[in-house]
Order: sequence, then C-alpha cells, then structure tokens
Amino acid sequence: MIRVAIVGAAGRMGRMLVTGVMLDPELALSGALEYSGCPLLGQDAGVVAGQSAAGVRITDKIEDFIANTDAVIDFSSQASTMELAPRLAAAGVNIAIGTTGLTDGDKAALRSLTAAGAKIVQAPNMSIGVNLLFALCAKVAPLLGEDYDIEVVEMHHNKKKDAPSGTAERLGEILAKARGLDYGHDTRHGRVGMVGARSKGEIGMHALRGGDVVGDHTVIFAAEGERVELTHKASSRETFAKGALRAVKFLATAKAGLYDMQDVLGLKDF
Ligand SMILES: NC(=O)C1=CN([C@@H]2O[C@H](COP(=O)(O)OP(=O)(O)OC[C@H]3O[C@@H](n4cnc5c(N)ncnc54)[C@H](OP(=O)(O)O)[C@@H]3O)[C@@H](O)[C@H]2O)C=CC1
Ligand SMILES: O=C(O)C1=N[C@H](C(=O)O)C[C@H](O)C1
Repeated sequence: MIRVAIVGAAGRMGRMLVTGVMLDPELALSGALEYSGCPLLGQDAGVVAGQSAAGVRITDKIEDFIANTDAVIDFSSQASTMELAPRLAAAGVNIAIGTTGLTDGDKAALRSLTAAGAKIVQAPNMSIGVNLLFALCAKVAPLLGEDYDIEVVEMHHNKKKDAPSGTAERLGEILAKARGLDYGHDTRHGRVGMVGARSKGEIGMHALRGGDVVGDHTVIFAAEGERVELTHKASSRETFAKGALRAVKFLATAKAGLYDMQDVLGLKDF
C-alpha cells in the first residue's frame, strides 16, 4: 500500500485526486494540504471531494502527515510547489508534480533535489493522450520540415491562471527542438498590429480562455495547399488524475531522478 498525500486538496484537481486515491486499492490517503487561509481547513478531504469520509482532515501543516506519507501529489501553485519540494525531499517523500507555471530555474532546483537522492515526476500534463501527442509531434515536425508553418493553439476554462498552458509550452519546446529553433527566442505569443509576414523561423502560440473547457491543445502544420492538425481534447480531469496515480506507483520502484510522464508511460522510445 502506498500512502499518498494531496497538495491543493480542495482545488479542481485536488478533489479529483483525493477521489482517485480513495478508490484505488493500491493507495491510501494519508494527508490533504491546503493554504493557511483556506476556509475548508479541518474538513474531511473525502467529503470535500464529494466522497464518503476519508478520515483525513484538510490541514495547512505538512507535519500533520509527512511522517506517515510515502508520496505527495502536488497540483497547487508554482510558489507552493517550490516551497514544499525541498521539505518533502528531505523527508524522503516521493513527489509527483502536476503544477504548471514552473520556471527553468524551478526545474533546475528540482533536478538538484534528485541529484541528492529525491524521486520526482514533474509533468505539465499527466494524460496518456497528451503525452502521445508530445511523442507524435517530435516525430512529425522533422518529417514535414520547414515548408510547414507551426502554430500551437490551446483553450482552457476561465479560471486558469497561467498562460500559455504548461502543455502548450512543452509542445513548443518539443517543436522548437525538432526544428532547430530556440523556444524562448523563436516563439510568437499571439500577434497584434503590423507584425509583417510570418517568418519560417517562428512558432506561433495562442492561448484561449472561456467557460469550463478542461483542456484542448492543437498543433497546426500549415503549408501551401494543405495543413495537418493534431488535436487533443480532455473532457474530464479524471484523465490527469489517473496519470498522477500512475506516476506515484512508478516512483515507488524507481531510482532517484527527475522523471516526466514519457518515462512513466514508457513513451521515451516511441
Ligand atoms: N499536470 C497536469 O496534468 C495538470 C496540471 N494542472 C495544473 O495544476 C494546478 C492546479 O490546477 P487546478 O486544480 O485547476 O487549480 P485550483 O486553483 O482549482 O487548485 C489549486 C489548489 O491549490 C491551492 N493552493 C494554493 N497555494 C497553496 C499552498 N501554499 N498549499 C496548499 N495548497 C495551495 C489553491 O488554493 P487557492 O484556490 O486559494 O489558490 C487551490 O485550492 C495548475 O498549475 C494547473 O495548471 C491542472 C490539470 C492537469
Ligand atoms: O489548468 C488546467 O486546467 C490545466 N493545466 C495544465 C496545463 O497548463 O497544461 C494541463 C491541462 O491542460 C489542464
């Protein structure tokens, strides 16, 4: 039995994760963390998630569960994730991070924790479909070549805080690498005004927000006379939660290291 605590337990993903852990016979819910001002502190995490009582109260102190926890799943905020990770790693707790908006510096800090023995999965999207899309893009972009202009379009619900989505950024990084471009330098985030004709050496990135959209991502390869579009649409957050539970099980037997969902799902050699 793997004892799992959820960070951001009262959030959209947190409630889904609490439910997933409670329903999985290989996992046991050991803790539920929220920020200090959260009005749901002290409530049963299972009840908050719409399930039966889990016997785990939402707390703002990791000391309430860290000694009885094997792994933490963290879908909260960049600041929270980066504050907690060193404390969890020091206690020998495995970490599956779904939080987006992490900087390159944050990722370097996570890598240094793993160099000191931590086991971490960090992935901007834990669904099988999106991770397959990552692998497909890495194959398709060089095959189509630079006659095909690349644009990435994502759409999310109107509560999402970061833009573009972590998934769109990862797609941009994969596509830039496949084209010999630099993601940071060669990406055009939306276009406005007299920007001139599109250059070959750019990747367009567009973030749409509205309603309750769970998460849509489309990569467009557009050439003279045709275009290819690869699309993933998530219709339920359950798909991300299932991936996070797989990540926790993967970490239970993994060596120290910083992994992504390509490792968890065995897509590295796809
Ligand atoms: N990797 C993946 O597959 C996926 C990643 N995500 C990412 O996960 C994150 C959360 O998404 P979502 O659930 O929709 O967002 P929510 O805002 O619904 O949930 C985040 C929760 O974390 C809480 N939180 C904030 N700070 C802390 C803290 N210091 N300690 C504990 N809890 C804290 C938030 O409280 P408050 O509301 O008060 O800020 C909130 O309850 C985002 O970064 C999102 O992009 C989302 C879906 C899939
Ligand atoms: O905030 C969300 O909702 C989502 N965030 C992730 C991202 O930023 O890529 C993954 C998913 O698309 C949902």
